[in-house]
Amino acid sequence: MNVKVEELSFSIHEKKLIEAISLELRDGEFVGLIGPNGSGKSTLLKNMYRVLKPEQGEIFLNGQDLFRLTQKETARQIAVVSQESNPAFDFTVMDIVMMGRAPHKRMLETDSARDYEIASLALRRVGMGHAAASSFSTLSGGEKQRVLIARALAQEAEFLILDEPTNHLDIRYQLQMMELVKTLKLTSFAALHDLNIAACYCDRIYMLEKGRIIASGSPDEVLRPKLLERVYGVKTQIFRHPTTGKPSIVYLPETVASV
Ligand SMILES: Nc1ncnc2c1ncn2[C@@H]1O[C@H](COP(=O)(O)OP(=O)(O)OP(=O)(O)O)[C@@H](O)[C@H]1O
Repeated sequence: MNVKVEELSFSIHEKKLIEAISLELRDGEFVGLIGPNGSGKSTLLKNMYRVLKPEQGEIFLNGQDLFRLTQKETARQIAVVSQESNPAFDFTVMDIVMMGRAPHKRMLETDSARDYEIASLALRRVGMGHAAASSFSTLSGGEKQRVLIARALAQEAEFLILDEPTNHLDIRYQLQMMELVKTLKLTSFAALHDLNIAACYCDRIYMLEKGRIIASGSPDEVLRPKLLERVYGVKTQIFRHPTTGKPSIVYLPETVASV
């Protein structure tokens, strides 16, 4: 799916949290959204998946105006995986994944054998097929995130939004999560804090500062020491990693940087 955002702005109490954001995600691309705490990443994503209503701007999914779709139609096109969430009730893993089928159903329509088939397949795709009957709340953080990806797959949306999906995950699960999303070949837009992970997995990156996009392009183009110092206030050295061929960022402690 091709996604186009044009001049999107959102304010709360007269404070502009994002301002005139324009960006484009091409079919099947994995695009990263980076920026310091409070720069507006979640706000931008929430405007894109319609939890917040922009005061200005347009969004097109394959040329179709997002704001003309019903919420249910939107949920058939956009799936969201945010930071680890804990539902209040003790759902099974299968219950959680079946929630992804809701946008495809009419009111009071019961779950069909096909819904279960789609949900089971989604669980197997994320390597959690064995856990269908387990209680979601007993899973590890990484397993939960996999199940939430399976829910997104069961939703059969072509556009996946990830809001800091690897927070709280250890490095193995962070990498697994990124690998998994890459293999799905959906159009994906992910807010990420770890710049080395962004460098490794993203086809392109948008960088936010104070609610505005201040850089965009390939990881090579965006991840530059001068820009990182200006935006994050941290000195870095950036090398091309001999094995991955990607930029590899080393953060310099104050004591070293000032020498
Ligand atoms: N409901 C709200 N009311 C007032 N201010 C808000 C609200 N939601 C967000 N903000 C402010 O908007 C700014 C952007 O927040 P946002 O959560 O989008 O940033 P972020 O880049 O996702 O940050 P982080 O990396 O810390 O998750 C912050 O200054 C935040 O305090």
